[in-house]
Amino acid sequence: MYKRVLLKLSGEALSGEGGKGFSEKMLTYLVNEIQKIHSLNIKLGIVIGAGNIFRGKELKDFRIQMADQLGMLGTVINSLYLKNVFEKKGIKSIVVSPIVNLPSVMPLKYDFIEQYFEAGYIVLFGGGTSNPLFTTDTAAALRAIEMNADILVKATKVDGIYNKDPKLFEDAKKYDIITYEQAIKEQIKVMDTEAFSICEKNNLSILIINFFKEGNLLKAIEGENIGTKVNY
Ligand SMILES: Nc1ncnc2c1ncn2[C@@H]1O[C@H](COP(=O)(O)OP(=O)(O)O)[C@@H](O)[C@H]1O
Ligand SMILES: O=c1ccn([C@@H]2O[C@H](COP(=O)(O)OP(=O)(O)O)[C@@H](O)[C@H]2O)c(=O)[nH]1
Repeated sequence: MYKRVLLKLSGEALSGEGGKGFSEKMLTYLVNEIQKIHSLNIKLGIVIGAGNIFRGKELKDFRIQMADQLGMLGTVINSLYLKNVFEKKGIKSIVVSPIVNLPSVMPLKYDFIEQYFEAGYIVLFGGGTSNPLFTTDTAAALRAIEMNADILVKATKVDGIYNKDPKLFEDAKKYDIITYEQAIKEQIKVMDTEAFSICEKNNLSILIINFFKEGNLLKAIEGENIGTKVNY
């Protein structure tokens, strides 16, 4: 079983696949899935995207660096939203972000993060990498290394990595395991090359799993190979 986990969730985990905003049904589902792993006493960090609010590249009339700042703020909104949802269910969490100064947002300080974990908090890392032109996949890779995670779990809307996009090609074939070298060479689009590269350099594996299948997150943390594992 993995003991220190960085979980990357798409903003769509809050809205439902392809949706915008926040869905009560999805939030209930999400909290139930998190509760299952939180009860295992693992150290859990979460990076959440903002696809349910803004993705920079969706704002066509904006300069990309402006649009991306809205996206990054969206990840802080989602982190705070999630903190509130967790709180109502008795799950302790703390929002950490280098990009905003708000009463409920802590600055990113490595020493404090360890203390939050020791005190049983889930750490919600908001604000992405704090730079435009990146995505939350890359932020997840950075935070995973920084928190010394033993796995990065990307919980998304496909059940792993295929030889081509399974949403576009019916005959796509799934990999159970793939190396970073192969994923980068084949230009696999399920995750940014930057994220793959950071994890490869720092000897951290990634698990790609389908978030929308009940029980998957728990199975992944328990070490079951239900998606695709990207190995260094
Ligand atoms: N080779 C591939 N294997 C799996 N998924 C792929 C592949 N190429 C493209 N995709 C697409 O990547 C998408 C997941 O990535 P992304 O949209 O960045 O997810 P998220 O919003 O969860 O970060 C899926 O919708 C899938 O259609
Ligand atoms: O380091 C980062 C992380 C995110 N973003 C912006 O925030 C948006 C939301 O993140 P992402 O697209 O990764 O969200 P997801 O698809 O996972 O919901 C991105 O599209 C970017 O516009 C950014 O500029 N820098």
